[in-house]
Amino acid sequence: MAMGMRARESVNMSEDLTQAIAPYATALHDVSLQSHCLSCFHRIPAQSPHDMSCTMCGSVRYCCSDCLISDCEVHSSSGECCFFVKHLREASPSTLTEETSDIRAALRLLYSLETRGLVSSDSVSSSNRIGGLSASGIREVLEEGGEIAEGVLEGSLLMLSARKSRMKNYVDLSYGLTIEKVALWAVMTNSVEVQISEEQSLGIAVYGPSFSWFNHSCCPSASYRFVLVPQNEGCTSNKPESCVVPVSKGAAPDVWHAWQNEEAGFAHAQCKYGPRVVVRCTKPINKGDEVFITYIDLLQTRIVKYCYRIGLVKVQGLRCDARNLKLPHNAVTDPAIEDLDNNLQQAISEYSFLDDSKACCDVIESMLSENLMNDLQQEELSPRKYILHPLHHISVSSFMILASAYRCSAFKSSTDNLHGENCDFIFRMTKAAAAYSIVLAGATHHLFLSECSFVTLLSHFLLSTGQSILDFAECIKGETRKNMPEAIFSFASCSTNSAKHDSVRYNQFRSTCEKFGKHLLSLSLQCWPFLAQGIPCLEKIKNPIDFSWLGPAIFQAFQLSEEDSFNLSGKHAPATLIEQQKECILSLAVCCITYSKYLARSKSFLFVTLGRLEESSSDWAVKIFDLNNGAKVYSRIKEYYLHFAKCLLIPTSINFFRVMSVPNDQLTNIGPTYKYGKNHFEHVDRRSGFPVMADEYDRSSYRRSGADDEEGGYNKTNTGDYGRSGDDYGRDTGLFNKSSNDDNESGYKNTNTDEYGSTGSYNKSNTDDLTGGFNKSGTDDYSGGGGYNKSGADDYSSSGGYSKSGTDNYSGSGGYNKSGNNDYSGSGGGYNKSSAGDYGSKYKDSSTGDYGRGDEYKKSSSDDYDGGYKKSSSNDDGYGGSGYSKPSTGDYDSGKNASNTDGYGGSGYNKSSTDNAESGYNKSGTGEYGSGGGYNKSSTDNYESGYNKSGTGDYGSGGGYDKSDAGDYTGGYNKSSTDEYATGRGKTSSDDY
Ligand SMILES: C[S@@+](CC[C@H](N)C(=O)[O-])C[C@H]1O[C@@H](n2cnc3c(N)ncnc32)[C@H](O)[C@@H]1O
Repeated sequence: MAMGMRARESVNMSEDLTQAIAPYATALHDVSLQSHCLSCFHRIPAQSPHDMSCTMCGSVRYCCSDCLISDCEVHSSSGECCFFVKHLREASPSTLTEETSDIRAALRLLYSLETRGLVSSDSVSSSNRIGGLSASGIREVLEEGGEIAEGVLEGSLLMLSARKSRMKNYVDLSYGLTIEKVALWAVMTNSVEVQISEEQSLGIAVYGPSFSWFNHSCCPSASYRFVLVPQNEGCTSNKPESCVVPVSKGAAPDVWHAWQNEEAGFAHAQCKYGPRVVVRCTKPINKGDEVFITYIDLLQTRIVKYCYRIGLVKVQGLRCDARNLKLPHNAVTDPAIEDLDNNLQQAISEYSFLDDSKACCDVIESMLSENLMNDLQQEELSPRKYILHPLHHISVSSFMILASAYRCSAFKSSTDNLHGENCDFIFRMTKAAAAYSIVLAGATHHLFLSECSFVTLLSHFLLSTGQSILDFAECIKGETRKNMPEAIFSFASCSTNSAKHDSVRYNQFRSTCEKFGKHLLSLSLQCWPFLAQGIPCLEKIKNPIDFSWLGPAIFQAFQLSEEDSFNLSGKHAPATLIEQQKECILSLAVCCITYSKYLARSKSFLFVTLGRLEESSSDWAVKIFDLNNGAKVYSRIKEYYLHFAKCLLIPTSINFFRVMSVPNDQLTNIGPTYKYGKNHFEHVDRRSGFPVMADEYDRSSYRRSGADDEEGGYNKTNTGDYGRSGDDYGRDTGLFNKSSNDDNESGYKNTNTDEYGSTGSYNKSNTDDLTGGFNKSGTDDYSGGGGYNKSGADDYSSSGGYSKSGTDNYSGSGGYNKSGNNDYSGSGGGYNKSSAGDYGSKYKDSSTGDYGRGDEYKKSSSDDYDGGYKKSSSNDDGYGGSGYSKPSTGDYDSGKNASNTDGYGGSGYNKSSTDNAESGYNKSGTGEYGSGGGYNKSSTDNYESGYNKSGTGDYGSGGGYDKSDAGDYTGGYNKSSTDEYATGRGKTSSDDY
């Protein structure tokens, strides 16, 4: 029984089909574990004051306490935490290099399904399903053996070991197959890579049936995107209810149970912050039609690898409703093609590792010259001679690499000098880069006309083509750049907000794309012969936009005029570039960029899957240099732009360009560097469309610009310097600034040699320094690896945050501890209190026993905590009112109850009659809070971990807003013994903040 999804009603193109669906389980890739939050997948800012890590395994990080709290149970109970500890300790060095995200996601998936009662041995043995998710094919894969089977066996053993050490009463529910193998296989066949915007894939996620039941097609009718919560809560999906329903033939009751469970929103409740997925249709779909997504990158050369991953090849064979893209049969199936593919991969890896772009170009060009067919009809007569169709994915990949490599060579040389031979070399490199870019864009356009799922790639390649042609246009002008005026064109961007919710009319979209195609065609006809001249494999391409010259078997894209047909015949290929053609080249560049903009805009309606060309709020700018008369060229560009934009949906903003003179020494080459990475789309430069070099700053964030560049982010104006002036990081008002005299007005400041500012965060007193994170070295320091640590007698030595070891301390893992009577020294992040009972501007203590500054965390009079964490009467232990209250004689009323005098019975923050409560906020013996989890207190008045209490009369919960009778607030808002708040927003002198 196979599940799928079909449309409940007819839907137009570009409508959301589902709501934002929460995951069953997620796992960051190993490389992202230290840079991203395990719970919400957001990047953790450098030196974030809220950053926390798991103190047990030390392998995962969270961006804030909310994320930590919401995730810590599944991290620990699923066995993931043990997995890190055991795996790192016991694994052989070879297994340590293997990616572990599948295993971790499987541990979490099992835990999530078990806690919801969705793991049934019947389902596993009869239908190869777990929690409604397909695990079909696992038996066949294991029987057959090989790499995948080994991966499943090894991974499941690691899972088993981690789960057994976590669960005392481990029960294996399955018959024959261990449940771990099934879960791991379900992850391998149902998980998706989580890719947000232009970043690399951050990790994987497994969703419930409402997403996992979509089947694959190479001509999909829907696409999906991810949204992170909570920041993006506002832009998840505009869909009030799902437009799709499951299609199946005789699904078993437990499979429906899984579906209903998800419909009831349990995944949302369990995974509060994990990445959501939204499915959107990319073509009009009729009521009842099955809806398909694609599991693969449609241009990916090694599709088979991916098909293994999704189980398609092994299990059922690729069932695809794909329309034939009209590729000739022999081009797809000939075994010699595999050799060509291997040659190509070899050239790519040499380029990646040896950085030898010339050698890479030579290998690929000679392969293309030998194998590329230039007339399909003729080749059909002698099929062994030329086997490579120009639209075959090997050809398209070759064009992509060549465009990138030539552009890279030109860029490298242009940084040397621009005279004589070198100038000629740059000219040839730039010309080749432009020519390969055009044929790449043309081939992708051709594929796109047949299958609109190529829209993202097309938009991407058009933009890089436009940029390459502009580079070439610049080259054609020749000469050096001395005293050249510089122009910056700013192409107006559309409003991203409106793009989110509108839908695009299919016919209008198609006809606009065809119009653009015709513009591209007629422009390229005039300059293609010149561009391809001298490059043998390109000379075989008679027209780079319309491939109908290959013969009638090829999809006829355009109706050609007689004149165009004549041009296509190549009978009048001009050897030199005349003035008119130069104009044409410029116009072609603008047409590519404008078309790309249009598609990018439409794409945000249509496809948000990979989001490589996501619209940014800032306009896309082009700089160009012209020796003679910049303004003239710019007005031509403006004219072209308006011409292309006229019949389209692109805004024609009036202020979209400016011309200015820039001192010669401040001219920078804005051509991006790029390089073909190991993975096609790793580190893609969104302007060039090509992967960026390791040392390059992706322009989307770490931008590098000229003197007048104010694009925001982490700018770098000249050598060694990030920002506008000598010692300045970034723009004048943003974060991470450093002014010329070592002082940064806000954010991460350094007021004098040893000090990090006086008013902002993360300050450091002048006698000690902070070596990493929020550390302080020396006897009083915070030497540990993680944040906020302090070593030595009074210190906070453990790796986690805010810890303190020693007699009076809170040595355990958790945070917000207190070292001595009046000391709240640990938490660099602030909330400190001085000896005079004053908490500065925030969280202050207005009178001796009082907390607060009017509204938060306060304590209004003798023993009373007004809002929030209150204590209602003078001598009880409670906190009246709402929150953690205790109304009278030793009793904690609702929620945080005490069942009798001393007890914290029932649920929540309870105490049982025997002073002991097994779980939650326990108390195990006299004065002590148990051994279980949470907020315990040891027999000597000490709370080993977490929210502890050190002395009589105080309020141990470090996390809370406590007060001891000695004027001490043990948790969170601590105060050190020397009346000093050593770090953070604290106070360094004796009585104020
Ligand atoms: C994510 S699930 C899709 C839902 C699945 N059909 C089910 O019954 O639960 C992926 C599995 O569906 C099957 N599948 C999806 N698309 C397919 C296709 N085009 N041809 C054959 N099998 C496909 C494969 O067994 C694959 O491992």
